[in-house]
Amino acid sequence: MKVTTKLEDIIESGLSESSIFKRREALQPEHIPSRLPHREDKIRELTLIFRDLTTSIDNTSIRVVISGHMGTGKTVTTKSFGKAFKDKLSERGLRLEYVHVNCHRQRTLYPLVMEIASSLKLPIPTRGLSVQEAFKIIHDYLVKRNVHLILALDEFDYLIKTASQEDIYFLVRLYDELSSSKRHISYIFIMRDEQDLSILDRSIKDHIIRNIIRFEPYGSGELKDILTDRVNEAFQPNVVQEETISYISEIYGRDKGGSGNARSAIETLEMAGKIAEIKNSPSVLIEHAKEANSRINVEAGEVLDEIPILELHPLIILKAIINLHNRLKVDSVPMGKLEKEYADLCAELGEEPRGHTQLYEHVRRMKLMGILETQQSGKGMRGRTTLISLAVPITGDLEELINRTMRSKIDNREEPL
Ligand SMILES: Nc1ncnc2c1ncn2[C@@H]1O[C@H](COP(=O)(O)OP(=O)(O)OP(=O)(O)O)[C@@H](O)[C@H]1O
Repeated sequence: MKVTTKLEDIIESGLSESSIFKRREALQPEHIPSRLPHREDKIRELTLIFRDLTTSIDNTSIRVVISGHMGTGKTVTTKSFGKAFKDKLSERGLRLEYVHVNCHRQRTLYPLVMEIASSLKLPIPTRGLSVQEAFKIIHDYLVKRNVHLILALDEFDYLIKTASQEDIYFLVRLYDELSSSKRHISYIFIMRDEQDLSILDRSIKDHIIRNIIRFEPYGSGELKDILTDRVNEAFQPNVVQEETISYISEIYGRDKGGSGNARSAIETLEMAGKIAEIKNSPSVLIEHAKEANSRINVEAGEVLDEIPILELHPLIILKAIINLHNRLKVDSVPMGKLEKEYADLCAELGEEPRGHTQLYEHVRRMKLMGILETQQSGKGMRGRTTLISLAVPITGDLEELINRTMRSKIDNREEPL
């Protein structure tokens, strides 16, 4: 048997059609699959909420909030609904446009309004108009053509935190501002955490939260169905072993202590396929999924490595963030709340709390170490504040490691920092 393979042969086989992937694009985040296992009920819920459009398309304005953790299918479900609902209304002779904009990309109202106009293929001058005037042009266009617009504002949390209250107010109270008798625009607000709406004034909030649809993290059985569909779309037949799919589903399944994030599960599947391809394996095996998982979680692993070297007070700060996260179900916590929780924890542990400046310094250092992330709250929030979050997902392992390290530091009574 030949021990070495000629370089040309290796390159030739790498250039030939993949024996692992059939349509790798079907694993990309922007791909819209033809089925959405375990989100059919959400599509039904959206249809019922928007049903009134079939009877009064020119005088209805519906508002829905969709909330849920990362990778729970909020974007893909809303986009699929928008497209299919438009087609169904068109069969009934009704004109609907569905526009999906990401507020993370467009942090102020002006470029956002421009993006809406360009999605509608409506040319409007890019200079010299106020947001209100530009929006009025869009609205008049819709009225004139008797078209209803469903506007999906994805990552709406970012807009709340960065745009002014006045802009948000204008957007959601549009009909009062335009003094129009016709209503041609409905909204879907997509966000990770509906608690962020509490930043807004009551009058705006009440306008938004009439309908809330919550997307729960996926369980391992649900992820298995989602991954099986993707395997059929993206991989060559019989290449991905069933155990591999089960393995990935169990890493991420909420019932198994995972995040319930379908995006991470699909990414792991794709990475496992790439590893199998590099290793020239005819199938995607559990060992490939294991390697994929450790490559993807390398960041989380690095943070876990840093915890044991932290001093006691930074650890108490981390514990305070986790407590607030668990109690308030929020990803990032304001500095003021963190200080209070930290002081309470210190009292419980019989530790003297460090002062404000030192607390900031610990946060700053942990940010440099890649353990924490900080951002400024939006202009709308009364008095700007720093919002702090962990840079990696809060898992049972991380919590336990922090608790354990904290206890051992207390037992060994380190010198105060
Ligand atoms: N029920 C499902 N069936 C098929 N694919 C799904 C399903 N749910 C999520 N996905 C896929 O998982 C990935 C993440 O989904 P999506 O982007 O919709 O999540 P999200 O909730 O909007 O996340 P984020 O808050 O991070 O934006 C996408 O590739 C999407 O196609």
